[in-house]
Amino acid sequence: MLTASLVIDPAFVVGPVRRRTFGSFVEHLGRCVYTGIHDPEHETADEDGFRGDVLDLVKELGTGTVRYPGGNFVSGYRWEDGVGPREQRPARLDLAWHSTEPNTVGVDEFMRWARKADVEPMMAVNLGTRGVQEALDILEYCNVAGGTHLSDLRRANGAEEPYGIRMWCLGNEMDGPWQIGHKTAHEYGRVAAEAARAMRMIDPDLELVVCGSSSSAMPTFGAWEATVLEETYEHVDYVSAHAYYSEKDGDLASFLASAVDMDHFIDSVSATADAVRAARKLTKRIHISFDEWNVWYQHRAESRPPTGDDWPVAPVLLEDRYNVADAVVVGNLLISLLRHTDRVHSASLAQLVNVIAPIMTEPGGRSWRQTTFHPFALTSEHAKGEVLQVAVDAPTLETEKFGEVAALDAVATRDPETGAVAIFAVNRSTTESLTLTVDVRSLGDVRVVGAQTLSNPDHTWAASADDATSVLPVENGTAVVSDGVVTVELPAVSWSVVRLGA
Ligand SMILES: O=[N+]([O-])c1ccc(O[C@@H]2O[C@@H](CO)[C@H](O)[C@H]2O)cc1
Repeated sequence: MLTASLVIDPAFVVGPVRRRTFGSFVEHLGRCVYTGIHDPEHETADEDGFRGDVLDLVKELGTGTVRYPGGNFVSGYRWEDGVGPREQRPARLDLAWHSTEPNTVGVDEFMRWARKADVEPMMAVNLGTRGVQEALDILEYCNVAGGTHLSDLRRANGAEEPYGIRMWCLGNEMDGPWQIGHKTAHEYGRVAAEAARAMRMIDPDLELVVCGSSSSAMPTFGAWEATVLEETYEHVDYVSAHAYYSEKDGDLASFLASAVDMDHFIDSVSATADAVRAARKLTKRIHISFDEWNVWYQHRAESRPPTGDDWPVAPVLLEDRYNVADAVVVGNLLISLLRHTDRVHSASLAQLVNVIAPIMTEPGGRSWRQTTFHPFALTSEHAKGEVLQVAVDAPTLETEKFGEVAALDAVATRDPETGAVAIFAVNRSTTESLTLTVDVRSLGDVRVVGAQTLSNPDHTWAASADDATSVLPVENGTAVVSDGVVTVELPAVSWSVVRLGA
């Protein structure tokens, strides 16, 4: 049995809990759009062909922003193909995923869906095969009220009011050799700066995201951010970060410590941005848009796109099935994102439906929640107000990948209006349960309002269409408060939330 302790004090605030931290991602990839969010034949489909069951799950998940339309897809995308009368829209080769894109869903449909899902859209422009002009064109189509060719085209297509999309990604993963139109940091930095400068001529208040690295393991990581930010610093607000984790070679201990890597990644990108800031004698800070993060088993066969003459529409791609350990890691990655709320102002779980997703569907059939759905939904529901710094005293565990790591990771939030506190905690031990004590004396008189834990003796249990409910977060009856100290038992390989209130 391990023991660990935390101290919480409402005086030590990191920053606000941001709804944008709970963003997600809809890409034209596999079955995310077609038979995922859009399935006109489905019994719950609405007048636009959107699945009502999926919309309900998206709301339950508590998603803040949704990034669209890619991902690797956007680097070959012609947005004009996806607007106007459906029967006139061309089918195109999607080179990123070796698929056929029917263009049944485009920006207007996505915006209708986003409104129904009550999420903020975050749009990406194509800086792979395209450039400044096309970025300006889609911005004009989306955000200009009317009286110009493209804004009037939007109105003719049924959207009288401009969409007012605030956040725009300047391309996607342009550092990756797999990217269509892949560029060197200097080439990309230049085109991103010019696209940003021109886009701000239409709307100076846009929030612009420049591409950072596709992963911290990229050989150009660090140097890429430095060069790109040297070119773009004064024109952009965010640099993106992308990270995917998976259990490799049965090394569960390292996998459970994935958030150590995310912490380091965020600190490294922040340091690089601040170095450019200092060298350029600027005061503005660049924030991080962690706009792709998740567990992703990239080496599995279903992550490989089709090949040869086969260019299917909406093939099964990247349909990872997540187990309990994956969900614990997802919960821990959210703890890392919250802990960095002063720097990470936006984040997107990649992705939302079917493709490395918390929500799964059968074409025309059932939908269900993966294990990873639960820590996301509970964190989104209960993280309110401000993120608090927590002082952690925990034993360490030895991992092959990260050396010694703390057995416990945690963060706390507090709503200054209601006094409600939520403590999110992960026990990373693969074998031992952990007794956590939390010093909450500074909070005054509080009681445990609720405590939920996601764990299972078999951490490889995964949800399926037939059984998505055998393992769910359950009430953790061990949580008690006495003399200003909360005590709770956290099983091995578990994620928990403990809620305190008056
Ligand atoms: O590290 N890698 O090898 C790697 C490879 C591909 C990759 O693609 C990203 O992930 C895809 C799935 O979300 C998105 O379409 C794309 O932006 C992200 C990372």
